[in-house]
Amino acid sequence: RSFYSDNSIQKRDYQNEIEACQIYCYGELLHTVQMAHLFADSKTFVDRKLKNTPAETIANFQTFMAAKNNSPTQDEIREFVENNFDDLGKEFVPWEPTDWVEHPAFIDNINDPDLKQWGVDLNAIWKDLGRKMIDDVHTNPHFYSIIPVDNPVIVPGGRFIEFYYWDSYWIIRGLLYSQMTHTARGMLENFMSIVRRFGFIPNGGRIYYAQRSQPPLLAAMIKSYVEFTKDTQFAVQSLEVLEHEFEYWMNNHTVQAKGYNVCAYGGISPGPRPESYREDIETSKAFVTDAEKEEHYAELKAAAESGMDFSSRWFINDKGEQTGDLTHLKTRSIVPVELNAILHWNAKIIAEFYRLAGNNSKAEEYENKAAKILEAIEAVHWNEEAGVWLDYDLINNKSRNYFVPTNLAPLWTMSYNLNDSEKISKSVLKYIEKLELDKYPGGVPNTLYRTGEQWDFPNVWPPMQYLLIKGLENLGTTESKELSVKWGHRWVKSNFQAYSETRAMFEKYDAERFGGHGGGGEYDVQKGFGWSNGVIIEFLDKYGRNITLPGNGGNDGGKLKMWSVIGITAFAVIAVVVGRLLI
Ligand SMILES: OC[C@H]1O[C@H](O[C@H]2O[C@H](CO)[C@@H](O)[C@H](O)[C@H]2O)[C@H](O)[C@@H](O)[C@@H]1O
Repeated sequence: RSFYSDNSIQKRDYQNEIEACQIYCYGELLHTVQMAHLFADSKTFVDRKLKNTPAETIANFQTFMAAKNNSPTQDEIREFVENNFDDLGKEFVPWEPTDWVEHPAFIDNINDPDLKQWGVDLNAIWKDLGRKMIDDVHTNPHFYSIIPVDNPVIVPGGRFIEFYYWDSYWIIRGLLYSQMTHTARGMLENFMSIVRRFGFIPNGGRIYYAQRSQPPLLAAMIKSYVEFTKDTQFAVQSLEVLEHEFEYWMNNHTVQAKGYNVCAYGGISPGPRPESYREDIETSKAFVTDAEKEEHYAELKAAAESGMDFSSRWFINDKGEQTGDLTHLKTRSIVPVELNAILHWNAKIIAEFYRLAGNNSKAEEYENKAAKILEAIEAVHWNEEAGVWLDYDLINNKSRNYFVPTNLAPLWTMSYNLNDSEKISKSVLKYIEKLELDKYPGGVPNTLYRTGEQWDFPNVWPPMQYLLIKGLENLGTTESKELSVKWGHRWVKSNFQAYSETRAMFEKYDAERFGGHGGGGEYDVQKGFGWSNGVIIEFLDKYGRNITLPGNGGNDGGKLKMWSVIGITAFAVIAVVVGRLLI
């Protein structure tokens, strides 16, 4: 796989950004500092600014190592870092979005007073999550790991102080519902400039993320923006970049399954993830040869590219099953449903934008590409027996019949024959019933396996709840829409419960506890949180008129029913006992 696809877009020189890579992406200095375990979170080191140029820093490091006979102590390494690196966050200035409004229209769609106040609070959090880069980042990018972009961004929050690619889809939708179209447009323009520079969009806004991407949702972000603003000219202007990104995925991620061309996640850089360097070295100890270790790093990075880092979804053990641990990661050999569904969506959006541009032959070209991907999705992913789409295992040449919300991704992207809606609805609802996916008070879990990894049971992730809820709504049958609304209301209420107890929005939640937040994985659960807020703001706009919290006169569904059953049963038992005593 080559780093770039070879179509025509003119990439700007980004040598300065690459220069910083010798500090932040690979090499002895990175190895020595990260293996010294100076910080509780490995990401801390690679986010710190340099005090000198990369070349001077490397020279200082060589002198330092020679003076310490190549075996410095942890304290000495700490001193080296303090002498050569600045504190975290030096790349930003405080910034309040200029288009922020106190009372966006979605608030008027909320009836319940507590939910209304929550909507106001969530809208205010955008101000905490905004980041604007200082001018020095643009003049001296080689002093920073941050990727320079012209416009301010909204970040996820917590340890994530830079943009993340797929998070931005839900963030941008939240911004649009909050009437912050200017901020949303700025983020889109940043992404477009990044595609021009790098050829694709990195996982996140740091140079150490620049050799892998995340689920390609730029086209869907631009479509959302155009739907809100009616700015069809922007759609047309974005075509060159969208086409380029689409071709990048097709040229660099295509594999063959059942004789069809489909896409799979896969990074292309050697070595451990810089931001989790020590963690990756640790898991690689299960492997003997350097070649095996490299394969393991590539699997870890491919999983990070999927956005689901980490999950049993990507495990294939010797029996061809999903039980195991990180040493069983085989991400690159699993064809993921949502990636192909999203690429189908991309092709449809590009075709639609070409029609807007009046370029019918290009529109047809992309309609044909979309039709080809759809054909592959039906052949490779649809599984008649399971009644749903499934990931495909390229090692054992078989479908992977394990639950992941992405098994329903084609409903979200409308990647199925729309004439089959009734049939698909029956089949998918039967699948949901069989797996009892509706039984969890805190939302639908990401998998049904408890591994301690953050994208496994019992964690529930906002983007995945969105995918399910929106997908069932799109399917459009009475039953699918009913379940969609039920899950939508539950998600709002459960997030609100967590918020009212902690005053925080979390990056992930807990399927087993109504109002509980998630955990596990390699870092602590983060608060903020971009995609969580975006999803809830959209759902408050959609469902706000129909939800009343129990304390304000509404019922709380399951709980209320449970207490009525307990009450009636207790009353009947007492009546029988009293009756017997009287006799
Ligand atoms: O540092 C560990 C990993 O952190 C990121 O992944 C998680 O947070 C992202 C931001 O919210 C989210 O997009 C991703 O789905 C999460 O798993 C980062 O994206 C990874 O590359 C990184 O290794």
